[in-house]
Amino acid sequence: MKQYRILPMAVIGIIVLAIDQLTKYLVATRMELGESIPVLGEFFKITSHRNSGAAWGMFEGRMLFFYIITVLVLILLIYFYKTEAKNNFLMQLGITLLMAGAVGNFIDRLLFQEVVDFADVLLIAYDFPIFNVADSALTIGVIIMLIEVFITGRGKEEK
Ligand SMILES: CCC[C@@H]1OC(=O)[C@@H](C)C[C@H](C)CCCCC(=O)CCC[C@@H](CC)/C=C\C=C(/COC)CC[C@@H](O)[C@@H](O)C[C@H](O)CNC1=O
Repeated sequence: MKQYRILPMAVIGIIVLAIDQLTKYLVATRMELGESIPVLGEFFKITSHRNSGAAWGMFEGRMLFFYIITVLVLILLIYFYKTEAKNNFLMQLGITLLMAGAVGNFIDRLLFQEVVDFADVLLIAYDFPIFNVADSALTIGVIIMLIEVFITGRGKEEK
């Protein structure tokens, strides 16, 4: 248990997934497509948006490709968790966030063949693509894994 912290990580993953699905559900049922609600003036708005592709709309509509990639990513993450994340909290957290994010967008793709996006952030000048909680979990998971490998652990086990 201590070595793999399965229960705490499962709780974190399920909470992230629940928040992702709840926010998408509320945006999809309570807002018109394209409708925008300013939260922090121009800097952060909730804009109801759909994306049938990956980041920046890449591979638009390629659902079979997304199903295959997502299943492969999930299998890889489970394998990596078992082999590399033993006694490594940061890596366990990173993998958990990546899995929660991947599953969150996978559910949308299976049910609707597109992903609900709503976080509309005006990053400096460039208008960043609209994203969702699952994307945030994926991106934070990627960042944590990079920190773990290149800064703290180099993949080593905790002392
Ligand atoms: C975040 C991964 C994208 C996510 O991948 C997923 O689902 C995974 C599980 C399955 C993909 C088929 C595999 C990744 C493809 C590679 C890729 O995409 C390069 C990623 C760069 C990324 C660093 C990690 C930067 C940032 C992105 C964005 C900002 O995120 C905060 C923009 C998000 C908006 O374009 C939004 O419309 C996207 C929409 O929600 C669907 N989301 C996906 O496809």
